[in-house]
Amino acid sequence: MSSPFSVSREDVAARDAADPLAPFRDRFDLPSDLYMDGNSLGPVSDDAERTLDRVVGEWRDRGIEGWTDGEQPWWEYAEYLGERLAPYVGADADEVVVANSTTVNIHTLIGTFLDRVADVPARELDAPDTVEDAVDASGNVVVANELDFPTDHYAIRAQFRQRGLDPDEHLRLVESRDGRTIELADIAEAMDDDVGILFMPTALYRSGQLFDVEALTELAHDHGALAGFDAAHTVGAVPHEFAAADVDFAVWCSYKYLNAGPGSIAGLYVNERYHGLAPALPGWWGNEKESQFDLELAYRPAESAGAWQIGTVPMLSAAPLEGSLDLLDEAGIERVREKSLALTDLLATLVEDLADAGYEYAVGTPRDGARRGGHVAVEHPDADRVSQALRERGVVVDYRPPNVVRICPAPLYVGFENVFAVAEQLRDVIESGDHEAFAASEGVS
Ligand SMILES: Cc1ncc(COP(=O)(O)O)c(C=O)c1O
Ligand SMILES: Nc1c(O)cccc1C(=O)C[C@H](N)C(=O)O
Repeated sequence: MSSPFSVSREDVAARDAADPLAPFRDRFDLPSDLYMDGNSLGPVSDDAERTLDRVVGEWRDRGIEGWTDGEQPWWEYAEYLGERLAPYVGADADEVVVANSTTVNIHTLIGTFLDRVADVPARELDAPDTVEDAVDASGNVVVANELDFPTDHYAIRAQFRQRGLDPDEHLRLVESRDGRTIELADIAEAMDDDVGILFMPTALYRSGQLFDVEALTELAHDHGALAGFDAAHTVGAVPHEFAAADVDFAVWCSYKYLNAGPGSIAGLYVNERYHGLAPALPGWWGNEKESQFDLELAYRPAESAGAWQIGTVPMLSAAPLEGSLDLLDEAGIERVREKSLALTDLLATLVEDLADAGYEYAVGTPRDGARRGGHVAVEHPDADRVSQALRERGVVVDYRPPNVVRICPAPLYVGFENVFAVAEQLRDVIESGDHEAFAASEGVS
């Protein structure tokens, strides 16, 4: 069979040989040689295991003393990890903290800002704001988009309901023209004077379209609205400059490109001008550190992003992130992004070669690198069964309904030859008809 590909295996092998990030692959334990999960769950690294083991050891040897005497005292571990994450989102250390899950962080941040921008009865806050007139925006509408990951909408809708606002009226969804992407012009169209918050992903979970955070923030501000982002699909893969772009708030998870493990602690960013606002979901872990253990019934939120923490930092789901960040610091986010673009470009090219050769594959991700996150949506009419057949062959991918095989060549542990091998498998599954033996999938992937 002649090769349908415009690139040869020798070409890609040469690229691996010249790749400065190639050695990082050995720092990971990969469940499969072709671990291309896209990206729902990054794999474990030696570094993440090391810091997790260290904390478990501190728990064993020191017990409760770990709160103050841990190598990184657990007491301030969420702030410490916030400081470590700050360069990845382009923010000051006190604008970032790890806390909760992404969904919970959407609840508390959307709730906090809705209280200030929407026309709702003044809420009796458990603590007075210590910053006045910080929120220069108003409006009863949140603009999001119809291709969002659903949890974002569940949380926003619930926050509307809790304020007596009908979510069907107040959550405005920008529609997609092609089912894959969202156009800036259509977002601009939705930005009437009634919008208080524009809440967008930095990259769409299905197609991988990357948004221009700076342009969206400017758009929101020009319309008297705040700009918030769900950066779950980009932190650790794409560099961000949230403070320079004047983003108001953002959330993200650490189990995708940050490789901190299933359900690992999430991150949040709150622009420093809002430090001193009382959060919508208060808890004692968001109290200012100095008085937290006075255990007074009066709640005093920290004057930092730390205020949006709720309960005790979950040390065992935070500790792997420290090691992951050690590894990522070493690799360098600029090099990670550069290689990611090269890998996703190669994958898209090979998929287009297959399409040219008559296979029913299509690339559902923007080809312009500036509009592409870290994964590629490979579309196929039988994507569900093709994904299952790929997994059976050891190629770990995600299926995302209705027609996407989501493939993530993550630069820290995937090489150019790996991408070539995946493209060959995409071809071979169809050639063999292996996918036809599978039924429609059920459950998580
Ligand atoms: C954009 C986005 N936000 C949030 C989540 C999930 O949030 P949580 O970590 O709270 O389950 C996901 C996927 O897991 C996602 O893709
Ligand atoms: N986040 C996930 C999880 O905790 C378990 C299983 C799957 C997932 C996901 O990847 C959902 C997701 N955010 C997505 O991008 O499709």
